[in-house]
Amino acid sequence: MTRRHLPKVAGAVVLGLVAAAAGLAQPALIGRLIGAIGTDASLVLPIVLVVVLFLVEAALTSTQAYVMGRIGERIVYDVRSALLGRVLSADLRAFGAMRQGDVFARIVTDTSMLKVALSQSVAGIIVDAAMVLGGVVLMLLIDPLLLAVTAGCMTVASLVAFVVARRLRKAAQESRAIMGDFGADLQRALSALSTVKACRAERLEGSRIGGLALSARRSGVKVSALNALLSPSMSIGLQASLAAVIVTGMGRVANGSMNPASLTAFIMYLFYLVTPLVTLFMGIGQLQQGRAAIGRINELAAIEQEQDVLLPRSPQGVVAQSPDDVVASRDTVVYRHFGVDFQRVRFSYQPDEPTLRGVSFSVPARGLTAIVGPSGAGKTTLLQLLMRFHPVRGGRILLNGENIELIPLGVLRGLVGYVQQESTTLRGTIGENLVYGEAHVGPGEVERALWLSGLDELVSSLPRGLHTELGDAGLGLSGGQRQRLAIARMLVRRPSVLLLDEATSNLDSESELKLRQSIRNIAGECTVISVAHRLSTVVDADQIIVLDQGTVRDVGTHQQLLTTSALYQRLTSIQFQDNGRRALPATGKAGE
Ligand SMILES: Nc1ncnc2c1ncn2[C@@H]1O[C@H](COP(=O)(O)OP(=O)(O)OP(=O)(O)O)[C@@H](O)[C@H]1O
Repeated sequence: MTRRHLPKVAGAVVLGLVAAAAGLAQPALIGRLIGAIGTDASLVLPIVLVVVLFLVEAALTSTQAYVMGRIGERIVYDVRSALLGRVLSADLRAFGAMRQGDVFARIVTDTSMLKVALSQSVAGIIVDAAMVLGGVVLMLLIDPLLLAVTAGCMTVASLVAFVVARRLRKAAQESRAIMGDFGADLQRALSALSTVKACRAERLEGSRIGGLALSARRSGVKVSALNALLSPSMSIGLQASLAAVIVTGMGRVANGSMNPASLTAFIMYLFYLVTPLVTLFMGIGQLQQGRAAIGRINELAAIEQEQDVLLPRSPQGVVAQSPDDVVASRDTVVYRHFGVDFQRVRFSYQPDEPTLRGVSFSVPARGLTAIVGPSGAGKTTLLQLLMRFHPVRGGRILLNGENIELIPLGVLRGLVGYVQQESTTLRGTIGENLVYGEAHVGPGEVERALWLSGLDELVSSLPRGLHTELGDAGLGLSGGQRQRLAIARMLVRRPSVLLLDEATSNLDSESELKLRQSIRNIAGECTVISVAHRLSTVVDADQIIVLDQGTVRDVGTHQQLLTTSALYQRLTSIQFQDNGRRALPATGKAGE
């Protein structure tokens, strides 16, 4: 990414080099000025030249710093945009394996370190190194012996600085990793703050995250200490050089082998080298810290990506060519009647633990299909495979006769709406939540979705209506209202197939009844597949799939299954007991 900005970086380096040259010319000129004092030569021109060189150096140095700052911000922006893109299109399983707080730290703080490393140190190191080199050459021309004395002292100091720089890089790596841990644990606790409070775990979290904050402080102090050692190790070398140069130089002036003007110029160069040498090593320190951040950024950038079309496409039978087709021909795509077929679908999260063992069933276009079964049977997994959150390990899933692995992801997810078990609402207004991700939604569409999901009364009773602000995780709405909002959000998109995962679990009996009626209405227009624990919500389904340990045990209507499926009978009788005297309706349509 830096390579893209190489011409500008090169320009900034050239500015820095010209500034360095202007700086390096000053001691030589001052040396001449001293030589000219007491002679007849005019001092005006050398003085004006020194002043001009000084001003040129100052102007170019600050211009270079500004240009590099700009480039640094640009590179950080590019890196952040790229990382964001990689994370947003990451494979869900690979993303799930990462700690979210750590991902956050990498995108926010590690990229900031990158800027310091790139903008302040890379160009700085080149310019400082050029200045040091130029200074050394000029010192060599003045007096090789004094240079040898200087070099002796500086070599010792450089070796010390080199060792310190290596340690600094290691310490910086540790510090970045601890900051990642700190971010991850902080995010974990904050995202579950009510659970933390309910479990009275404030102290536990406080001491755990506080412990990490302490480690971050300690490692930060270590980095600062090593950073602080870098410059003095060079300064001490310079001081020692200065002392040695003055002693040797005075001796040489005394015995006439060197003139005072040359000694003055040499000493000025030595002084002049202090700043570039110190900043050179500071720059190396920053670069080392930046390298630690770059390592973490590269790790995140390498996160596995979701693959769009998994199989080579066949020319016939393609549902839609691109997401744009869906938008452009919305009216024809809307509620196209799509059936779904699971054909010997196999899937496992862990290599030797199959979650689905050859699941086959067909969902007719339109109508309500319910999936029931004991906890852990694989119901949610089935829905997630249809959304292609994970690729199937065997068999295939057809949407309208088309293998979903042939359908571009954007198109597939435009056609299939998914309301998750943990319905997520986002910070923002109710209206923003409803049209989230959908650019072309009319007010009529929103009203219809609100009505179908039974949210219309609530929204019209709110003083700010659709403009009511919600907090993070839908704070401000009840669990049931959040579920209905999640359903409405999917209805706004007019999916061809609607997947509901425990969508009514948080509703009271009255709301549930209302939503059941709504779901029946929706099922009259599109295909609805609903995973349900509460069997009362599926008794009126057109077909019920009974899933157990990753296989389909039975298929039928509620009435049929009551007589043919032992597992379904068991599930219903357990719920009957659970519900006390509230018996399951033996038959019935919602609202009966
Ligand atoms: N991300 C995951 N990584 C590893 N195993 C998983 C993952 N998600 C689910 N599982 C496992 O896969 C199996 C099926 O899970 P799934 O959520 O599909 O079941 P379910 O029938 O929907 O259960 P429930 O009714 O309790 O929601 C379970 O044994 C579960 O532990």
